[in-house]
Amino acid sequence: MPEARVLGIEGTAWNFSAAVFDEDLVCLESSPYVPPHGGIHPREAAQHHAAVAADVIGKVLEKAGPEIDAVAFSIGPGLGPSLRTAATAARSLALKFGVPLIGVNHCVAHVEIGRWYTKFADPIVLYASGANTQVLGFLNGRYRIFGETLDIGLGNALDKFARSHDLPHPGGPIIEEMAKKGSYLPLPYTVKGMDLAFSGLMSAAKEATARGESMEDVCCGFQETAFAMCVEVTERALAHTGKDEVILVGGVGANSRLQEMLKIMCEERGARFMAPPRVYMGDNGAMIAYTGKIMLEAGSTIAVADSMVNPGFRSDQVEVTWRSDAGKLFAPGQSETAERGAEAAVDLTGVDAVKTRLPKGYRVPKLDAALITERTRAEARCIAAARRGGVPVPVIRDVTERTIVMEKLHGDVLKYVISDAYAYAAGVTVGKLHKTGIVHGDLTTSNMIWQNGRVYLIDFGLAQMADEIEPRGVDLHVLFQTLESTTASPASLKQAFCDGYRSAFAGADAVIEREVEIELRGRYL
Ligand SMILES: C[C@@H](O)[C@H](NC(=O)OP(=O)(O)OC[C@H]1O[C@@H](n2cnc3c(N)ncnc32)[C@H](O)[C@@H]1O)C(=O)O
Ligand SMILES: [Fe+2]
Repeated sequence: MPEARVLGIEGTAWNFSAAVFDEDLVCLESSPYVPPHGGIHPREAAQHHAAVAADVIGKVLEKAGPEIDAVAFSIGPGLGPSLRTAATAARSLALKFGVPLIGVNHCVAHVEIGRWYTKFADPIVLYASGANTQVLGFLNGRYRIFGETLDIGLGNALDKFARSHDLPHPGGPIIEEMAKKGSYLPLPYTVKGMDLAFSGLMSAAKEATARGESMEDVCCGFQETAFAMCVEVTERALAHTGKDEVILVGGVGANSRLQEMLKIMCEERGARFMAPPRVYMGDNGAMIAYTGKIMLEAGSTIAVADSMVNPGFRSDQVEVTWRSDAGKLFAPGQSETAERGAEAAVDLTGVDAVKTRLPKGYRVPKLDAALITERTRAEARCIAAARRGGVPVPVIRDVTERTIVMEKLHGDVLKYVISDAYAYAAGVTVGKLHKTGIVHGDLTTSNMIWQNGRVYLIDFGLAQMADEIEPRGVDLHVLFQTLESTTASPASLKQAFCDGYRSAFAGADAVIEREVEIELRGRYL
C-alpha cells in the first residue's frame, strides 16, 4: 500500500505555509507576514493569511497533484485570528476532497519534524520559538514539559529588545549577527529549578544600552546568558531522565551559537545532538503535514464539527497516539561510586561525599566561573543554615572554590522509590526548610534521599535565603512538575506532599495557593 499523502497547513502566527508529505516531503510553500513596523499584529497577520491562502495552497496542490488522503492544520497554540483563518481553509479543503481532517498541536509538530529529520527516537527536546520555550521529553504517552519559560518566549524577548532599538521584526536573526561582533557583557541569569524567565534579562539588556554599553556587546551578553540558561535546563532534563539524545527545534533554533552550545554540552556528557536544517526550524507547513501523516496512521482524526481552534493548547495536553514506546527514564549508566549530575560530579569513593562543580565548555569562561563560585558558596551557606534550622541535610566538612566535602548519605534517591509515604515525608522536610527561611531552587526527586525515616535534601546549588511566598511557590512548582513528568500518580503524591508540608509549616496554605497560580502563568496566552 502506498504511504498516505497529507496536506498540512500552518498559520499560527507569522507564516502562512502549506506542504504535502508522503514518505518524504513532496513540496512546501510559504508566505511570511512581515509587519510594516512594530511586532506581529494578530488581526493584520490573519488578514495576510487570508489574502495569500489560495495562492500558497494552490501552488502546493499544483506540484503535488490532487491525490490527498487527509488535510492537517495547526489547531493551536497561536494567535486566535490567524489560527481561525488557517482552520477555515483546512476545513473547506477536507470537505472538498472528502478526506479526514487532522488538528495538529503546533508545538508537538515542531518536535515531530525534528525527530523525523534527525531519526532520534527518544530525545530531550529544546523547543525555543517566539512564543514558547520548553524542554520536553516523552514519557508514557505524552510529551512532558520538564521546564519552560515562566514569562515570555525567548524569541519574543529577542524581538522585543530589537524593536526597542528600532530594528525590524524579527529581531532574533539581527541580534545573532550583532552578537558576533561583540564581547560578553554580564546580564542577569535566571534559572529556577528547571524553569526559565527572560523578561528580567530583556529589561536589563535595555538598561545596559541606555547607559551606553555597545549594542554588539549587549547582544552578545543577551545571547550568552539566555542560551546558557536554556542549555543548562536541557542538561538537567538529560541528567534527570537518563535520555541520551538532544534535538533543537523552533524558530530560535536557527541560531548557530545556540546550536554550538548545545553541541558542546552534549559532547561533554556523551549525548548525541542534532538540529534539523533551517527550513524545518521556524514555523512551516512541512511539520504540520508530517505530524498529520503520523496522526492519520494512528487514527487521530477529528470531525469538522469538533475542529475549533485552541489558542492555549499545551504540548503536554496532546495524547501521543502515534508512539508505541514508553519513553526512557532513569537509564542506568552511572556508576554507584560517582554520580554525574547536570552541574557537578560527586565522588562517593571515600568516607565523605566530594562534590565538585564542573566547568561547562558551552558557557563563556567569565559566566562559567561566576556561576561556579556563586553556586558553590550559596550551596555551602544554605546547607549550613538548613542544618541549624533542623532540616535533614548532610553535614558540611570543607568548602573550596568549586568543591564541597560533606557527609555521605546512604539512603534511596526518591525518584526511584517515590510513594505517598515518602512524598509526605518530603513535604515535612520542605516545610521545615521554608520555615527556616531557605528556598531550595531545584526541588526535584533526584535531590531527595530517604534515610533513617526522613527525607534528606541535597544539591543546594540554586538555593537562596528567602522568606517570600513567590520563591517558595516556585520551589513547589518545580517539584510538582517533576512528579507530573516522571510518575504515574502525581495527584496523590502532590496531595501527600502538601499534607506533610502543612504539618511542618504554618505558612503552607498561601504557598500552595501560589503554586497553582504559577502553574497557570506558565500557560500560553
Ligand atoms: C505558536 C507559534 O505561532 C509560535 N511560533 C513562532 O514563534 O514562530 P517560530 O518560527 O517557531 O519562531 C520565531 C522566532 O524565532 C526567532 N528567530 C529566527 N531566527 C533566529 C535566529 N537566527 N536567532 C535567534 N532567533 C531567531 C525570531 O526572532 C522569532 O522570535 C511558537 O512555536 O511558539
Ligand atoms: Fe512555532
